[in-house]
Amino acid sequence: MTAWDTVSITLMQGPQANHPQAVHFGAGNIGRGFIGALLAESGYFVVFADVDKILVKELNSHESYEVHVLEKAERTEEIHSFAGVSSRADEVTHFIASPSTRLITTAVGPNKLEKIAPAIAKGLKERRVANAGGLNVIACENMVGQTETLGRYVQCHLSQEENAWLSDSIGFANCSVDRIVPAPGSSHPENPLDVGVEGFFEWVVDETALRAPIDPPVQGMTLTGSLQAYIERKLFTLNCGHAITAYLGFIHGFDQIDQALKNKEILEDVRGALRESGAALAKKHGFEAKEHELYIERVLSRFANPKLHDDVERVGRQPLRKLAKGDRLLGPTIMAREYGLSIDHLARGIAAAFLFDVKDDPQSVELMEKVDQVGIERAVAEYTGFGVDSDEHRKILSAYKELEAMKYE
Ligand SMILES: NC(=O)c1ccc[n+]([C@@H]2O[C@H](COP(=O)([O-])OP(=O)(O)OC[C@H]3O[C@@H](n4cnc5c(N)ncnc54)[C@H](O)[C@@H]3O)[C@@H](O)[C@H]2O)c1
Ligand SMILES: O=P(O)(O)OC[C@@H](O)[C@@H](O)[C@H](O)[C@H](O)CO
Repeated sequence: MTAWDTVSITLMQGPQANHPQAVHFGAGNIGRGFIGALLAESGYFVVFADVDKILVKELNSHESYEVHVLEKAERTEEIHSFAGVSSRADEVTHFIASPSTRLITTAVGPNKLEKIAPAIAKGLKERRVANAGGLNVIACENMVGQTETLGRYVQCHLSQEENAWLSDSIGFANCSVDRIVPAPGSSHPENPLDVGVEGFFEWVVDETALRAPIDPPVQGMTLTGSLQAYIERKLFTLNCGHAITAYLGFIHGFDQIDQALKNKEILEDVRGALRESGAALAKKHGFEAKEHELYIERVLSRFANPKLHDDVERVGRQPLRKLAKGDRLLGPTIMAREYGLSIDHLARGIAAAFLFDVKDDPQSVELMEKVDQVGIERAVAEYTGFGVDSDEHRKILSAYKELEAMKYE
């Protein structure tokens, strides 16, 4: 018998038959510290599916883990009712096919959605044959349209007939997911599953895409018919400001986000970028100016939480993903340009991303190599799509030169 067999037997003895169950892909920071925790607290048995074998073993050898809420008045929540399973092995498809499973959620990273699609498709095929009923899939990744993207990957593995059933019975609902969950580091030696989180959380789901009731309801999940405004407000404010803090913080030699934000120049750049992005968001979604200003200040105070110890390298990770067209940097910049608004601080944030030189981040290595090979002018044009003669390109380049000089001072 292999270690994986042991895991599957433990799982078979886990939840009672018909106990509501959720299969969650990705038992990392947000998986354990937010989505899995909320599901378990709402009465679901949570099957965490992960590629990390050691993590899966830990999930099956602990009956509970702690979520430490890192605010002035700290508190701890104890999470029960979960197990771990390999996301690759056939056993995850068995759980997807089970009539007890009512939700599939993910928090694996946007670039891993394609990888988990075959297992989800196989599980859904089995579910259809078993006549186990409909369910909803909600991908909790920082990306606009993440669940629809996953849905398209899943469709590629199904026949025409299976896809017809899929569109009637399986909801692929986009969402906005917000809670800062730093990497745990070495602060929880007694149980490696323990995780530290900020108090704030928001999980907003597109109810128009659901194909089955969310039953039991998930405490803290908001259903909306106008998700686009929520997701763009979150990605183009919180994640935009977070990324710019990380990239400018890196240049100034800070390791952690709260430390970086204590630097007045960085704070003013980040606040400036968020006001530029906010002006564009207000034009597009009609946000009220004073209310949005409060949202920005709330976001900045969340970054400044000294108890989070959130690493600049985590927040800046995968800079090429963050430099993609619809993402947190170019998304608000292009939107601001469409309305003829200023982008000086956003351009500085984009420029700073081109100086994020982290050896164990493959996307950072690729970016640095590109700049070395073709020069910064062409690299900026290629990644941003702004032509070398454009005003946007000029602004990014001039900020880059200034920041580069600062980095090597
Ligand atoms: N941490 C946060 O503050 C936060 C907040 C909101 C949203 N998010 C989003 O949540 C997602 C996960 O972020 P995180 O911080 O939890 O990252 P993480 O690295 O802590 O967790 C990712 C987990 O996914 C697992 N994984 C990777 N590939 C997999 C695969 N093919 N199948 C199954 N599991 C796989 C990893 O082993 C890991 O356990 C990202 O899209 C991120 O943008 C994070
Ligand atoms: O997870 P990423 O890499 O998309 O972005 C890094 C952080 O900005 C992000 O994880 C935030 O902490 C999170 O989005 C807060 O809700």
